[in-house]
Amino acid sequence: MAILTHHDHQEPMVIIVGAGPAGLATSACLKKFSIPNLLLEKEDCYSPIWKKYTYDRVHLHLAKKFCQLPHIPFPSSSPTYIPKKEFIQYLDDYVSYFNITPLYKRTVEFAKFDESKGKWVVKVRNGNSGDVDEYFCKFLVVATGEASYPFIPKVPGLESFKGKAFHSTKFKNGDKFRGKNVLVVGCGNSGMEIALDLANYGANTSIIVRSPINLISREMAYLGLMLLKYKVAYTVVDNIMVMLSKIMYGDISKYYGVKRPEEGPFASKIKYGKYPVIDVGTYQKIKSGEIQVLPGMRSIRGNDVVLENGKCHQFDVIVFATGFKRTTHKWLHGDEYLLNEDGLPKPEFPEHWKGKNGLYCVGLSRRGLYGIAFDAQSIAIHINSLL
Ligand SMILES: Cc1cc2nc3c(=O)[nH]c(=O)nc-3n(C[C@H](O)[C@H](O)[C@H](O)COP(=O)(O)OP(=O)(O)OC[C@H]3O[C@@H](n4cnc5c(N)ncnc54)[C@H](O)[C@@H]3O)c2cc1C
Ligand SMILES: NC(=O)C1=CN([C@@H]2O[C@H](COP(=O)(O)OP(=O)(O)OC[C@H]3O[C@@H](n4cnc5c(N)ncnc54)[C@H](OP(=O)(O)O)[C@@H]3O)[C@@H](O)[C@H]2O)C=CC1
Ligand SMILES: O=C(O)C(=O)Cc1c[nH]c2ccccc12
Repeated sequence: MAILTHHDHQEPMVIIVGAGPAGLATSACLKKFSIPNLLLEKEDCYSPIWKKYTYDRVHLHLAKKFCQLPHIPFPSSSPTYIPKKEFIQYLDDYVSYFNITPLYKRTVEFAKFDESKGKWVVKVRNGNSGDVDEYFCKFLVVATGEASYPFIPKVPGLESFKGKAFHSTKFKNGDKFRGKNVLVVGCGNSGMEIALDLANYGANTSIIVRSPINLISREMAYLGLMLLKYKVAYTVVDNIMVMLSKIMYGDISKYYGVKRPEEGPFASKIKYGKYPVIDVGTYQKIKSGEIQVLPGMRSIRGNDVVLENGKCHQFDVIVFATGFKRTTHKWLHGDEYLLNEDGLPKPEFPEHWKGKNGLYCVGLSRRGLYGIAFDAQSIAIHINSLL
């Protein structure tokens, strides 16, 4: 049963919801100004996405200089594209350097600005006791991530599937799937790389590609981000990206069954929130036929998966690399300015991080870790200017 309890620590200056890289960076930036803040995390560790919910072979797909959190660079000895283990080590070092101590198993279930008090009321489920604790704060920072709630589409007949079906956050590596018929649904960065891993481990791998994709390499992403950094317009950058992509990958519709979208990689990201796919080897395996590309999925019956083209294939395993949703609208009330129904900022970059009544968001502008560093610093500077 929900019981309201009261503790001494219940009125920090700032509450940060979520202890992923965004929450950690914001806490560090506030600490630099000696502004007291409290981090609330629903899981039992910080940055669970990196510690618990990504596959083994993942590397940061952007070069390390675009992935640094504020105040602490990556060691010069580390590789340009940081492997998961090293990124976790970096986060561990970051947390101990700034002495960041989130409260774990704390799910924020309600937040609303109380006009009469001039403060935010935040209700938090304590996963240890089951109690709901009430907190008050002057400033509230939403750092719950673009990718915190795994999304699996409602496919007719999914419940009848005889094999194993799970979300990409549960995939570690292809070891268990050697010789199995595995279907990867979704061709974002997760789906593409999981398909590659499965093929490397000798699974009979298929991937569903249902809409146009912007395919780029790590080097192209690097070039693109450098040009953007030096204020080249993204339309120009996109033209360069598309030209290079055509040279490098040719007519992708031959292999992927889909065309390039009308927009280039950065326009797609801005307009539809769709990240470009950074190829790390999947393209070659698709080209060679080791990975089979299939169209959208219509329904499932037993082990049979029926596709949009009417054809039917049998699978032992389905990995849903179908992305994530946000659920901020379920707990954040009375905000009509900052976040939309999908939990993403309404104001355009670079105004996207600042709401009304002391509300902020960090890491929701579809700019990866680079965006997180920008938002966290902007928020800390702004809060400091108000004190
Ligand atoms: C596989 C993968 C690879 C990536 N690679 C890169 C890369 O190379 N470069 C790059 O720039 N970006 C990359 N990203 C983007 C990714 O967004 C960042 O790496 C980063 O994890 C985002 O940090 P975040 O803190 O915004 O979100 P998250 O890491 O998702 O953290 C949000 C936190 O909020 C918590 N939370 C959510 N709701 C509540 C609630 N109601 N109450 C309390 N806590 C809550 C969650 O449990 C979570 O810990 C990658 C993402 C993935 C999934
Ligand atoms: N190495 C790295 O650094 C990596 C980075 N990432 C990042 O993590 C974030 C999340 O990526 P990811 O997990 O790939 O999620 P995304 O949201 O990027 O991709 C989801 C994919 O699933 C497809 N999809 C959704 N529903 C269906 C359906 N019903 N049928 C068929 N396909 C469907 C989408 O296609 P459609 O467009 O048609 O809806 C899309 O291709 C991104 O920021 C990404 O860049 C992820 C993995 C690795
Ligand atoms: O800084 C930007 O505008 C970015 O888009 C950064 C970024 C995060 N994830 C990506 C994946 C592909 C290309 C760019 C990015």
